[in-house]
Amino acid sequence: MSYAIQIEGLKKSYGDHIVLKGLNFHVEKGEIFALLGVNGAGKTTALEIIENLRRCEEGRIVVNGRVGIQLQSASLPDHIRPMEAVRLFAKWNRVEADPSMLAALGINELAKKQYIELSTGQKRRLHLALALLSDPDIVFLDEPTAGLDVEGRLSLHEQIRKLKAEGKTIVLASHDMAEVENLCDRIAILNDGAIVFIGTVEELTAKVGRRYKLRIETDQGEECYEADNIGDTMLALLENYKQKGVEVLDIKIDRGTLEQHFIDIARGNGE
Ligand SMILES: Nc1ncnc2c1ncn2[C@@H]1O[C@H](COP(=O)(O)OP(=O)(O)OP(=O)(O)O)[C@@H](O)[C@H]1O
Repeated sequence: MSYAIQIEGLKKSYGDHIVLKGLNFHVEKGEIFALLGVNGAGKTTALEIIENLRRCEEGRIVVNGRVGIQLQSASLPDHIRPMEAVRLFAKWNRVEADPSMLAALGINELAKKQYIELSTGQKRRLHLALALLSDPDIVFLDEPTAGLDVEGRLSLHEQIRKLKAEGKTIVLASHDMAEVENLCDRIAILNDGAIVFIGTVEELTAKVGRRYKLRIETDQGEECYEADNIGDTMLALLENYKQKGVEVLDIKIDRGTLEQHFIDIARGNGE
């Protein structure tokens, strides 16, 4: 099997609080896989157990390949310079830093700055560079674009896509639904310690429906509708308005986002 990661029966509690109730899933080699869930769902706990940074009570975890882990913010000393951090981590990992990777992430441009002077985006780029030093097969990213502006986010997405194109497997935890929709091959949604959905964005959409929201302004006022089949619903509504002699002035269609579908499933309303 071409699995990068295989998880069976993963259980974790903090005292009486059961956080993971027995997770089963796999990550295929070369895919971008996301763990989603509301705050406190257990995404970081699950990632850290797979990364071998945290213990679990029960479970079988198989990781096939070299692992690179992106640090959380503020994990480096305030006054270290980016290239010093790179040299330190390279020495630690007994590798040579790949100049093209450092150039792609713009690390050389940060040479004069100290860690404390870096912006959030610059810190994340540095953290990603450190994670990639050992040329890992599997890269773990926990909320990789949290706090970034649009430009920073797009640039990091591009880097993540490049990693996939190089054949690396990416596992990330994210709150950003647009990010997941644009970037990920498959997603797993955690809710109450269990996986409530696993599959592609298209499969998630098919499972919960698109639930279009329609806002129709007429000469009589404004009315809102919800529909799964937008074409049929629109035709029926327009026909109805026509028969009643009501003039339609404006129609707005909200196509719904993955976030809405996710929230439906995470709250148990998706079945
Ligand atoms: N070291 C710890 N000791 C006790 N409880 C913890 C510890 N770490 C996490 N928790 C609890 O475990 C639950 C899951 O936390 P975790 O950080 O894994 O969730 P998450 O899905 O990553 O959340 P977020 O999206 O907010 O980062 C939360 O209720 C949290 O309070």
